[in-house]
Amino acid sequence: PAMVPGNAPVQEIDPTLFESRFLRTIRDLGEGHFGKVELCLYDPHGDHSGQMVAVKSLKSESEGPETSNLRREINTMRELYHSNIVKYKGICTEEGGRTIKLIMEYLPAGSLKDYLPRHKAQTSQQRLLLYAIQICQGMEYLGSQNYIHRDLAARNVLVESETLVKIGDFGLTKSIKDNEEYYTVREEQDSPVYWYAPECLIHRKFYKASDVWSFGVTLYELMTYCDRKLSPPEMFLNTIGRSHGQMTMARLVKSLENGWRLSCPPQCPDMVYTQMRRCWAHAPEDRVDFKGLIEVFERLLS
Ligand SMILES: C=Cc1cc(F)c(CN2CC[C@](CC#N)(n3cc(C(N)=O)c(NC(=O)OC)n3)[C@H](F)C2)cc1O
Repeated sequence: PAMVPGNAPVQEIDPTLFESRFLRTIRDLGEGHFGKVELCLYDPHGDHSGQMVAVKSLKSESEGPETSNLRREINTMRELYHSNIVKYKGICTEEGGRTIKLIMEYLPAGSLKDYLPRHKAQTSQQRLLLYAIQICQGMEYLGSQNYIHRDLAARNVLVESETLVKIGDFGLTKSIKDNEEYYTVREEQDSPVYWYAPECLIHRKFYKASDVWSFGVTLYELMTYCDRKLSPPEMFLNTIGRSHGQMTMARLVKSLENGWRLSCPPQCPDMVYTQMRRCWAHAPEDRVDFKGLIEVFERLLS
């Protein structure tokens, strides 16, 4: 520890450790099955000079399998440093470490799903391509660290400013060992099936190329300005019908295997729709990769 006059050692503080007593909940930002994300004010001096943070915590206070999921997510986020990935700030533990909370930077503009419908008039197609490039850059970095995201969608991409977006949630992210090429889904979580590639639906195997498929669906959402009436679930259900209950997944797989894909969004340039289709090749190995997508989008923007 640093030495000060009088040689009394000074206890160094760890800025990534947040004390529960100074964390004030403002409001909910989102709900997951196992937990929630809240907007909090961290105000150690008690004079509102603190900072706003986003805090992910589990619903059940009890230590359970979900705790290990949150601990995995914390260990993932603390290792990621990229301008297109939301910043990890630290953790808050309570009851001697039995429960833990993930503290992240707060982006008040929210996700693309919140932002695009409200800012359609001032967001050009060039701007949408800039967002697409940034999402690909974040995903290329994530893949280079041997992580598979498994939940890439417009709802999980946050807006920092008109010219900067960041991947904001890593709740389903898994790391794959260097020798592995896919992750097998164990629990049948109620997965975001409409963003899932066929191999995920049929074999429950997740490749990095499965994230490329989900990016294609996210690009579709971008080009529709996240219009609810054109959302992927809406479009799939229009096609396969609505009243299938648990058969929906089987009908979805059938349609995809028959070559059905989301159609070109209104006013979407063919060159951009062509890239979506390159993300939706049936076989993972036939799909474009994030590097290839960045090159095409940069050429389209130049
Ligand atoms: C326990 C599991 C779990 C719980 C959940 F609620 C969710 C869903 N949640 C994800 C985080 C979320 C969307 C993103 N990205 N978001 C983050 C920020 C921020 N960092 O500022 C923010 N800002 C905002 O909305 O400003 C107006 N939204 C939004 F909370 C939804 C996923 C989960 O796995």
